[in-house]
Amino acid sequence: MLSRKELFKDTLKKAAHAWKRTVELHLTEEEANLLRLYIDQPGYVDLHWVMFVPAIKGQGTEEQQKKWLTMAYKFQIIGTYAQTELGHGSNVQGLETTATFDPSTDEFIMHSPTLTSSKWWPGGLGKTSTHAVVYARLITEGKDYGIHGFIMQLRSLDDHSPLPGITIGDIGGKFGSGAYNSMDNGVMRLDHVRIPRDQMLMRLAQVTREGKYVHSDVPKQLLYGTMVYVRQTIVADASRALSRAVCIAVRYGAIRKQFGSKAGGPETQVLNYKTQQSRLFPFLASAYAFRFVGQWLKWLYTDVTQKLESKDFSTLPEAHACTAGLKSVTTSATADAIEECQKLCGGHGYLNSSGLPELFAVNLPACTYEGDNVVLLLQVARFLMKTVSQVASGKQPVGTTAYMGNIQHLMQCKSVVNTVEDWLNPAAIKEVFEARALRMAVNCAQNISKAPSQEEGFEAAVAHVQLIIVTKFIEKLQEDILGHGVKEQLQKLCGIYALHLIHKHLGDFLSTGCVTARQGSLANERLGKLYAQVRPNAVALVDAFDYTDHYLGSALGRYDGDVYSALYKEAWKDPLNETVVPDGYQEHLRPLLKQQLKLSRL
Ligand SMILES: CC/C=C\C/C=C\C/C=C\C/C=C\C/C=C\CCCC(=O)SCCNC(=O)CCNC(=O)[C@H](O)C(C)(C)COP(=O)(O)OP(=O)(O)OC[C@H]1O[C@@H](n2cnc3c(N)ncnc32)[C@H](O)[C@@H]1OP(=O)(O)O
Ligand SMILES: Cc1cc2nc3c(=O)[nH]c(=O)nc-3n(C[C@H](O)[C@H](O)[C@H](O)COP(=O)(O)OP(=O)(O)OC[C@H]3O[C@@H](n4cnc5c(N)ncnc54)[C@H](O)[C@@H]3O)c2cc1C
Repeated sequence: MLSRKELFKDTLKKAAHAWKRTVELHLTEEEANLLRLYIDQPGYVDLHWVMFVPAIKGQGTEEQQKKWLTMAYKFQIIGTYAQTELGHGSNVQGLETTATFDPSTDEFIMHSPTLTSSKWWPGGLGKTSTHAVVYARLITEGKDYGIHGFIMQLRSLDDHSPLPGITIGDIGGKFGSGAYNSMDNGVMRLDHVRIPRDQMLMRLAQVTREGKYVHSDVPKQLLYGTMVYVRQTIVADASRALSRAVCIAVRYGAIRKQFGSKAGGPETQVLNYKTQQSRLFPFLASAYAFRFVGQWLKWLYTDVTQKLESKDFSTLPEAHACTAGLKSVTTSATADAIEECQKLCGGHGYLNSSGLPELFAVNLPACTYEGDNVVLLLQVARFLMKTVSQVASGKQPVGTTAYMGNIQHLMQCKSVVNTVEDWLNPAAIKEVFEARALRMAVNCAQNISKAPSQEEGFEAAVAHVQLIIVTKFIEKLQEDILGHGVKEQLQKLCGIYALHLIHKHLGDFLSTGCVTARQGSLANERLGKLYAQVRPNAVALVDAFDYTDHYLGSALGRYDGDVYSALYKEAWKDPLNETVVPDGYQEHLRPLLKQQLKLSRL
């Protein structure tokens, strides 16, 4: 087991190799990110590519982009995104680091005024990054203009030592063995560090040579644009991580046999047990659902970014709500699913050689980084409340809230489901999800004046986001899908995804009158039939993810199914097995055993 320092050095070697190849091969950002995934290490390239570069692209002027991105693309500098502080993470407007303009020298003085203003968490800050985009309170002419981004050099490009006034280090070990422990999330304190005025990212606002603050004609929320970008990438990553865990658990479930042998015959595959299917197949369906909604979200983000280029800011609120909501719902579901997949694999799911503990450790933080999932869903709730009030005043909603325009029908409609088969009708499913989401949002809006409940808002936001995921799955199935029988399998998975949500959130659907108890039990009956129908193709549906054994990194999820030999072989690789008599026997065990043996002979 590598020590943290060895793990860090090993990852730094991999990352430096990846960066070198990125430059030599002139990889695009997309290709560099794929390389990142191949390395599959929470590593330095993430923050450089995923946040430092996008922050400069989104908040820097053309001139600043030209200057800094040229160096960043060539890895002449390595950047991170330094926003979170010891005392504030979710509340960005509460950040305390200051950037005070000094007109006498045309500089900003960057300072950490309190302990809680220490920058804390930025990936790569601790030991690797030479530069950072630092978020700080801009103060000029004695007035505090709130949070803005500044490019700062942190370390010498000659010997990597921290620059004067900068105290910098790693925040210490984190959850899990490999995972984030290979990443140097850092702490940084600034003691009146001076930077040139032109290192304030000036696309959204400027400070003139005289110190006058000038706000551009773009929404101040563009300051948050980098986070919107990363949130949409995280949805795709969640679907990837979930599909890896499901691939391992389904393949292992097909190999593992326990009980059920008749007259000495073979035992039963655990994947044939109904309890195993009802726990695992919703995750299989979710893996496909999150992949499809992730593809749509990438399109939405690209569309919004193009609109921003032509100063059309109309879809910015929708982009924020969708990226925040989908990041929250998919990462929470993925973390829960990976943990359940460990349990679905029994004891072997807890072995590092299963690949599942590492997968869990790397992806659990996604529920927190890039925005705490609860805080983000409350942002969606805020967006929904605004939309409900706009509908009430006659404004037609568009995009993912367009369904709210059908308020007359959706507030009183009854589900058309009368038979088990009716639950196969996508239109019936979509209407039930629209009615639930709308009624929960309206109930929340009506109660908000009486007693604002975060809980109600949170649940209405979940209902809205789940509607988006179900809708995008249904829309995907309206496209031409290649492969004999593939569309039919995906239709079953779409049914499983939607009906398992009805089962899980039946209280919502009943309390809002969207379904009756009988319709709810018909949904459960339909779900059980779908599990049985998917079982024969379950292994094919995970093979379709096309993961190599290397990428999957699991003795349980091997393509050839040779699980027991792989487990046995992996066990002997453990350093503890380098000697048959363990270190410590002579000092600790032998004296005890000898002493006790002697006593027993007295
Ligand atoms: C390393 C990993 C390796 C392998 C794992 C696999 C995959 C990983 C893949 C990719 C990821 C790579 C690396 C990730 C790893 C680590 C990186 C993590 C980096 C970070 O965590 S960076 C810091 C993230 N921090 C946050 O997200 C902070 C969250 N808080 C906020 O966003 C805000 O504080 C707020 C939105 C909660 C509140 O904002 P506010 O105080 O301004 O207040 P309001 O609520 O009043 O909003 C005002 C107004 O603005 C609108 N708004 C808010 N946000 C946005 C936005 N982003 N875009 C557009 N509009 C926004 C809001 O709706 C209000 O509008 P209204 O009209 O007035 O209602
Ligand atoms: C692995 C990892 C990598 C990271 N990398 C970076 C990075 O590179 N750069 C960077 O800047 N940051 C980074 N972060 C920090 C991350 O962005 C923050 O941790 C995140 O934004 C959450 O903020 P917080 O930690 O202050 O939590 P808090 O906001 O303090 O949340 C704590 C609890 O309070 C609840 N809560 C907070 N506000 C509310 C509210 N209004 N209503 C209801 N409940 C509320 C939350 O739901 C949560 O349960 C990283 C974090 C991790 C774990």
